Amino acid sequence: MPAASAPGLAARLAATRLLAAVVEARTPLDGMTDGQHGHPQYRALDERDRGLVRAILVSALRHRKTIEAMIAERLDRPLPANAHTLSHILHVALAQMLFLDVPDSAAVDLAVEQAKADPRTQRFASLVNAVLRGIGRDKEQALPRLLSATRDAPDWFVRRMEAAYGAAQTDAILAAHRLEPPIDFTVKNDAAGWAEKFGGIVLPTGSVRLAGLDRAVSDLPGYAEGSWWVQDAAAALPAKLMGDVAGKRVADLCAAPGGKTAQLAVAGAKVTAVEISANRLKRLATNLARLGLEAELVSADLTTFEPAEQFEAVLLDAPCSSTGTVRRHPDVLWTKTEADIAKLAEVQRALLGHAARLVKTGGTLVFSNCSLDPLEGENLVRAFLAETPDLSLDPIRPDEIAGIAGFVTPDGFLRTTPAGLPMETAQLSGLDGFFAARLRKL
Ligand SMILES: C[S@@+](CC[C@H](N)C(=O)[O-])C[C@H]1O[C@@H](n2cnc3c(N)ncnc32)[C@H](O)[C@@H]1O
Repeated sequence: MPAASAPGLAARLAATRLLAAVVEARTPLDGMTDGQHGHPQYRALDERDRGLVRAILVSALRHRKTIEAMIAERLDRPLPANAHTLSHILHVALAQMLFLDVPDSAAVDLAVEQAKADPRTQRFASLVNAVLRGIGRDKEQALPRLLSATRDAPDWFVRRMEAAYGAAQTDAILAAHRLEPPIDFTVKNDAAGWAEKFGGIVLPTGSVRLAGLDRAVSDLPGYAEGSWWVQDAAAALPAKLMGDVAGKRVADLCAAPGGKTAQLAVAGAKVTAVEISANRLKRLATNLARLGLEAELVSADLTTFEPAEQFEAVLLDAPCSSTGTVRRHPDVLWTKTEADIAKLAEVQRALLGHAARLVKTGGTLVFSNCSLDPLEGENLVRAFLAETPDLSLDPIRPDEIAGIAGFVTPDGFLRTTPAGLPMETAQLSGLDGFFAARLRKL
């Protein structure tokens, strides 16, 4: 590993190391870029360089296929199959040259220095220089051409999206994945007032939206007072499908970090929040404390959770492939595989069975997740209902979600994709991909 002597080199080395961890070892980015528990090479950087590393990685992953195509055009023959580090160095440099406000000369010089200092890439240093300088010369015309010719996602994902949504909708989803997503807030009350204070808008679904943030969320007004919490507009929909929960005993299963627990508590429910991860439950407790909200917190695996009494309403927001959150987490498509989708669908099917046992007769069960894949959504619930005679589908109506008919499938499922919710500008548009179904216990 080369010593990080030149200014800016440590950040590029960390970015290259983390990119390798994502695409080779399928390690999620969030954990590695955690300020306290993240990757040591990341934690060794100052705040400015950490921000640069995150920006490089987000751009590199969001446009991975475009960058690959850009490199391929410049080479007479492909890079050696085992030249992983060389490939990562090029991707890190091109993320800066094509998508960030970094001068080409700085990105190229640091990439060459990196290549020279690493025994695995030393002999390719002049290739790095030639490829990057060549791209720098004609990127103005090459980038738009390659962006429109390339689908920035692994082939398996494109294939599954086309099967589920058709080619045009898949293109719209992939286009949305390339954009920096807005930031959404769920507010306890006075959405219009908070939108005005933040310089944002109120979405038809009630969330407050900001196109971007120039400071930490914790520096915004209302944070310390617990007036709002960050929650994607789509993630705020499932709790709204629980009906009038005021005064009711409600279970929020798989609850951390607690966005939905908070919504249910604000709506007046007596919430029991169940979460398997002790650390994540701690985070949920901290979040609720800031918001001045209360819930019974249960540290348990849902599959062994045996409450003394059943609940009038149950929300199961199950762990899933998270393919609906690619705008915010572009690593998802490179850390998950097609086999993971099937595995996670099985886990969710089992959790749904356990959740169903916790619902009183006549009670409501809402199942949701942030996957775009029907295997984890529509198909799973249809199969579950076919083999569970004491539950029936309670179709969701557009009037429950701001009259947005496009969010409801013909079967009465909630289905959002990042291509939905067009607003006045692209920056203010879109939402996470979410699925929800509402079932009734007979
Ligand atoms: C998609 S996240 C939930 C997000 C949360 N509902 C919210 O709105 O903030 C899924 C959560 O399920 C938890 N989980 C996974 N398997 C579980 C199980 N068997 N029992 C309880 N919780 C589980 C995970 O630790 C994770 O926190």
